[in-house]
Amino acid sequence: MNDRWLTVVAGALRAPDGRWLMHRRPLEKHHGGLWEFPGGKVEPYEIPVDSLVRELREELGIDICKQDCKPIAFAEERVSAGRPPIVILLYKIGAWQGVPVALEGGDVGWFTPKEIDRLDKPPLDYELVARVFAED
Ligand SMILES: Nc1nc2c([nH]c(=O)n2[C@@H]2O[C@H](COP(=O)(O)OP(=O)(O)OP(=O)(O)O)[C@@H](O)[C@H]2O)c(=O)[nH]1
Repeated sequence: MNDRWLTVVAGALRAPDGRWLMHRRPLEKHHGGLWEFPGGKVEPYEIPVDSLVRELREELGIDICKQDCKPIAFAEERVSAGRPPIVILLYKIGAWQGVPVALEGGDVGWFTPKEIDRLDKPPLDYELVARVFAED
């Protein structure tokens, strides 16, 4: 970790019916109101998968095991005016315990890949979605 770029981890949760979980960011935050994969910033003392476990517990109230987190895609900003560029690491989450709810504001919803295509998302999520759902 350094202050030149921001490492963000996010999880792709797929329900048995084929819908995926998306999180709508609180309006007052950066990218407010946009739909993204749930997650957050990697802290300097963490390895990424540990951040993912922590973030999904804090943000959604669910428990996941590191063994159930499979790296599936990453995307990166090349330039970002006034803020460090984001590098986002996306994991597919094979199993979780609990029912995801938006504990830190915003909203959550389960969507088909077609519905997710139509959601307003941060720029990097258009890339991630294209990669993840190409194999779905
Ligand atoms: N969690 C998540 N963040 C994303 C995605 N795509 C994307 O551009 N981002 C951006 O990455 C940054 C992550 O910051 P965050 O605010 O969610 O992280 P955090 O919960 O640790 O932050 P906080 O401590 O400020 O609440 C935001 O600018 C967010 O918009 C995504 O799919 N998931």
